Parts: sequence; structure tokens; C-alpha cells
Amino acid sequence: MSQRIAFLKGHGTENDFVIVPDPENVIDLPPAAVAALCDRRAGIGGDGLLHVVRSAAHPEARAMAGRAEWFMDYRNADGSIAEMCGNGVRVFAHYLQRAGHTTAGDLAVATRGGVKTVYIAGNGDITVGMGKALLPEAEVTVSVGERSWPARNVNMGNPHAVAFVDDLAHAGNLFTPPPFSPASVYPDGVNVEFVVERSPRHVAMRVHERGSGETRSCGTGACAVAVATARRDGADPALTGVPATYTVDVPGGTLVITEHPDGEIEMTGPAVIVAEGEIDPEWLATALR
Ligand SMILES: N[C@@H](CCC[C@H](N)C(=O)O)C(=O)O
Repeated sequence: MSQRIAFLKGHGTENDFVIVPDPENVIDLPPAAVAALCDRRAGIGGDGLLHVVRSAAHPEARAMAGRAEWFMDYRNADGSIAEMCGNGVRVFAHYLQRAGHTTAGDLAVATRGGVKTVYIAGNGDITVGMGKALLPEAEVTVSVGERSWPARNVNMGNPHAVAFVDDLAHAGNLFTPPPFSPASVYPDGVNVEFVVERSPRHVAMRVHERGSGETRSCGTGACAVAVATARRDGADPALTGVPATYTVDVPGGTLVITEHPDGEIEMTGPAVIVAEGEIDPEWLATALR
């Protein structure tokens, strides 16, 4: 890989990403290159990478090209692929606006989890239509050290296990993925959220993300937490006809999540671009050796 590669760095509630614009999908980004770029000491550093590609130019997104011009080819920090990234899609939209590919207002973005509608407000906040949550019945247990908790299985396009705890410190240092059982519920791994209540309809969470470790925010995770908390509270908008809005504090900020009576979930939060530059092709070649 010897071509010069432009990059940007951005974050959404401090869930941070290396952004690689590549409209025609000509940049080879094997998992090792993604892991090298996301390395916080030897690379640029990030919880994940947003590869910005025209849907028509990507085999996984071509079928969505008629509905969404741009495809968010999201990768975790270890180079693995995930279906969706809620914070990432806001940062992705912010990048497209900044690059002149779109204006404020509604924008459709293709993801592996389907086409998402993003609304770019003028005030810096971005709202994403995250789709519906699936709540497959499963008895899941998550543990950290001597403690263990029942967890709610929530799928937001990607898998989540939501555990209500007495104290977020009980999640420990989260240097390694919290063990869960039975393993068969999440054959491809899982994102694990630990949640405490702050006040009615206001919770706080920590997360260990599949493929990235503990991050300071997870958008799909915050949606999973909002839905799991609503059900725990006995609130189901599909039954009451009343939308349920939850404020979810994450270590890197706050996200606001609304579940509507038709099951559609909206998430609102910020998106920030921090820097832009160029990747040294010699460094990347060395990193890949
Ligand atoms: N940080 C993201 C989720 C990224 C994907 C996740 N690690 C997975 O593997 O499913 C978000 O904001 O949703």
C-alpha cells in the first residue's frame, strides 16, 4: 500500500473514530491496517474506523445505492466488522456535511444494519433513526469477578447484553470482555452495558464493546439500554401509544433516546471532527509487515 491516504479524526460523545474518505473504494483496508490505525500509541488512535465509500462502489452496499448514496463501512478497533455504530453514523454524517457531500437536514446512510435516516440539526446535534430493537428471549448472565447479573438481550442490528447493577464501579476495569453465559446466545460476541438509574427516565452506563474494549460511549448500546430500561419500568410504547424518552449518560457525554409507538428508535447526540491529515504510507507499510 503506497498511495497517500487522507484521514480525519472525530468523535461522538468521546466514542472516537479514524475517518478514511474513499468514495470509489480503492483503498485496501485489511483488518491489520485498521488495527494499526486505531492503535492509540503506535497509530492515530480510535475505538473504530469509518471508511466512507459511495454505496455503488461497495459490494456490501450496492443494493442500497438507490436509497443511500454513502455507505458507512464501519470497523472495530481490532479490525473486525460490525453491523452498526450509532455514534459513528452521526460522525459520518457530520463528515459528509463538512466535506460538502450533503447539507443540513435529512440524509440517508447505508450501513450493514440497513439504511439509516440521519437528521443534521443546525445546532451541532444529529438525530439518527436507529430502527427497531429486537428483544430475543434469552436467559443471559454477565459476570465480573465474583459478581454476576442477569442481562437483557437486545439487538440493535448488533448484539447487546444489558445488565442493571448497583454501582458502575462493579463493572471493574473492563480490560477484558466480561464473561457471559450461555455462550450460544452470542456466537459472534457481544457488547456489554452496565447500567445504573440516576432518576426516572435517566440512567448512566458503562460499556465493553466487542472488538474495541471499554469505550466512553456506544450509541447502539445506549439505545439497547433505553429499551431494556423502559421494559424494566413497564413502559412499552407499542402498548401504550406513548413515546418513551430516556436520557443516557455515558462517560463521554449524554445521549437522548426516544422509542416511538411503532417501535422506531431515535437517538440524538453530538458529532465532532477534531483533526485531519495524511497517513504516512511508509509507516503503514511498516505497520503491516
Ligand atoms: N460504538 C458503536 C458500536 C460499534 C460496534 C460494536 N463494537 C460491535 O461490534 O457491535 C456505537 O456507537 O454504536
